[in-house]
Amino acid sequence: MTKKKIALVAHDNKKKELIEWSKLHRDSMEKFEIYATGTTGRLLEQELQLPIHMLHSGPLGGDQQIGALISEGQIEALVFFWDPMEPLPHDQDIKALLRIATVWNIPIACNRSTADLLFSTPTLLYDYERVKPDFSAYQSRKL
Ligand SMILES: O=C(CO)COP(=O)(O)O
Repeated sequence: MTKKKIALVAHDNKKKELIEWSKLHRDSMEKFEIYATGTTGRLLEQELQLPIHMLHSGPLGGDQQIGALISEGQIEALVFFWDPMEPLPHDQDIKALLRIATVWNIPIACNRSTADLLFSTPTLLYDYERVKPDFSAYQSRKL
């Protein structure tokens, strides 16, 4: 069975929290193919001892790479512990990632309690079939 793909991302002030959370959910983690932005991915690989597809670091385009994978239908869920207390140089990319994940209707967990809910049932792993968004009205708009 091919593994579903998930993306994990955390800003610097949130990395410790993501690592702690992912260690608690390591059993679930290993059932997925994991994608992560550069620094998050390196830390996760060290701590979980699981293979991680590492993309660029966020400020160098990693958020956009994940956004592209989401728009290609490749990513099943996004766990993104973003930092609500500090502006970052790539704020536009962060917003774009959250936007594209919303557009494509994938589950997005931006804090620990939502991430816990997302991983507390086997639904995401086995029988979860998300509704594919209907873009027909957008695609047929008159210009
Ligand atoms: O900045 C990020 C997401 O916006 C995360 O990037 P890193 O995982 O490389 O720190």
